[in-house]
Amino acid sequence: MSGPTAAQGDARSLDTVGRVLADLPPAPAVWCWGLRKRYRRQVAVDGVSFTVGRGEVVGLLGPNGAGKTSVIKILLGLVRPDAGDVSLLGQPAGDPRSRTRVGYLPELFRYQPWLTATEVLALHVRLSGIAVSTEEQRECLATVGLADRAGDRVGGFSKGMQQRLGLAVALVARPDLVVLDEPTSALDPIGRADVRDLLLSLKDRQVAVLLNSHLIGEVERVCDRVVILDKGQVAASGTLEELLGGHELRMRLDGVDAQAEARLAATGRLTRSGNVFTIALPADPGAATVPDLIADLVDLGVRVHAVEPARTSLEERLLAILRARPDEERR
Ligand SMILES: Nc1ncnc2c1ncn2[C@@H]1O[C@H](COP(=O)(O)OP(=O)(O)OP(=O)(O)O)[C@@H](O)[C@H]1O
Repeated sequence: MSGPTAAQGDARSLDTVGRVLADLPPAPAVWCWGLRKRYRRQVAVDGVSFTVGRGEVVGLLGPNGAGKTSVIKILLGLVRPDAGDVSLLGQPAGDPRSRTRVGYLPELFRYQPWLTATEVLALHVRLSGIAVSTEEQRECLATVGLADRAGDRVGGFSKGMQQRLGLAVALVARPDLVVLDEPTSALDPIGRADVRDLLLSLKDRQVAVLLNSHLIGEVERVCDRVVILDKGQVAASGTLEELLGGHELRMRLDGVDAQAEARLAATGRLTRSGNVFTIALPADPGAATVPDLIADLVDLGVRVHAVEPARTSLEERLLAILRARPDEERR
């Protein structure tokens, strides 16, 4: 019996390569490495590298002028970096194949004032080249709270309403990655809460999000991971758990004698301020740790007035990271 011909062998190996590639996890939504950008004498981005996984929500934080918008513009192919590489959804930045799958809300948004909200959205659907039914477009306007103003000209919109329209533009073509540069800067508290819900629904649908926001509480509530930029560099990055550390337990107690204090200290690192005792809980405290502790304290005659979970806020951590950076690391 004769073996496979060379052509059959080649076809089989191509088949195997195809299967191996199909089994590989998809490329990250954002991958960037060694990004640098200088505007005349001003270094805006100084060696920035990070990734956003598929379906991951990543917050980009940092003080004014840290380089957040510059990084976003480089990622989207709107600014040419002096050095570094970018790939979006597995394609080089600026490649039309990835652009159609990316939604973007710029920091400074302005839409054609003579068009209605419906017309602006339809225009962006046409530009995206993705088929989105009129019904879906209408739903998208409703999602951002503009159902009642769909037929009104954008020229008469408030800033917050224009920002809502910008969100609709970013979301309408069913993107796999959404980049939002300060999406709530013009929104009232209800609008901010709406955006928070919107981000959570994107997360449920496995849409990756890169979110630049000064509203740290917002970032803390919705983001899986955070990248902190300072003076054009990544000052810190990680999951909230990694950046904020473990959980703490704060208790207001009376009648704590030496024995009770030893019991408290046996649970985790103990600090005391008057009658407020704070314990840094171990990384993975068992479900019984806190109830057992309280039961033992009561047995020891301690009066327990309050027990509440506590954790360093992202805002406190961000300030600590930025203040701890030595000047030589800052350009
Ligand atoms: N087109 C430009 N020409 C000159 N300098 C620029 C330009 N764009 C940004 N810069 C400078 O680059 C640095 C980073 O700016 P960038 O807008 O990226 O910061 P940011 O972190 O987004 O700030 P903010 O939080 O205030 O929006 C700043 O010093 C800024 O002045």
